[in-house]
Amino acid sequence: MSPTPAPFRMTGGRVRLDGQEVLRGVDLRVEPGEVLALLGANGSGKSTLIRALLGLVPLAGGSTEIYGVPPSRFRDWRRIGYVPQRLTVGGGVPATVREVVSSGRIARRSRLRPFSTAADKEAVRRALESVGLTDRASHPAQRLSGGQQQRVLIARALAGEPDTFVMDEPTAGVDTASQAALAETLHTLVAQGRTIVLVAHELGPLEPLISRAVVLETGRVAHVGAPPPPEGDCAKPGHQHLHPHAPEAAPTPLTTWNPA
Ligand SMILES: Nc1ncnc2c1ncn2[C@@H]1O[C@H](COP(=O)(O)OP(=O)(O)OP(=O)(O)O)[C@@H](O)[C@H]1O
Repeated sequence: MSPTPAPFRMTGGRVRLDGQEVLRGVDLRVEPGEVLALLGANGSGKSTLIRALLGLVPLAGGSTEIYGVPPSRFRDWRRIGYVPQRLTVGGGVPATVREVVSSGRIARRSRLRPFSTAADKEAVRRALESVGLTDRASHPAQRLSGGQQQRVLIARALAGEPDTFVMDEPTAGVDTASQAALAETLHTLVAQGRTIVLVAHELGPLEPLISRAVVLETGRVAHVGAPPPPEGDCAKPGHQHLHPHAPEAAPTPLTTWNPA
């Protein structure tokens, strides 16, 4: 039996944008079931890396695969749930929160089943509940605050029930209670064997979930290893963490991560 292909595997990935080398030979393999945090200062290339992993920006060198297939030939998009960094929710088109979240089910539709099913409606209901926006379902998404819009995007990805989540700063602008709720949701997803790749400046309540951290510096992988040590309440004596994936070994200790 062939081994399960990695959700993402990049080899020597290079990206040039506006003549500037933004990714400079990145090797990265994301293992099934892991929670990988991409860390690094502003402009170090984190968003570009996840966009390149998804095939949203072309490589100038190297190669990348999604579940063993180059992005241009990958068709099984229902397996991937992407939460972009920031978006005008609905892309300028008036849409309710429920409509935006329901769009997360589109990759699951087929020509034989182009309409919304009871399973679709249930997945949307659960996703809205997970992010605490059930009571806003009929509101225009564009009128929500930035943090609420971020939660709509998270719900859209949850609704698709993908195998792998790619989240670009899912907690940016999101209040503490909603960050804790997201951590709980992600914990459940991890327990179900889902894979999560996320970009973060502040891991906050997500920190205990992280199995591996990759730190970028000016477009290169500077460190791979254990997530940064907990701070604040997490560092207090007697604090208990849920660590579903305590790393067995840290190839390179994380000592110098210093987000700008
Ligand atoms: N579309 C673009 N055209 C030209 N340069 C770009 C483009 N997108 C990003 N860059 C440049 O690429 C570099 C990396 O940007 P990127 O957004 O990947 O960084 P990041 O690590 O995600 O930053 P942040 O933490 O601020 O979100 C930056 O120097 C940025 O100016």
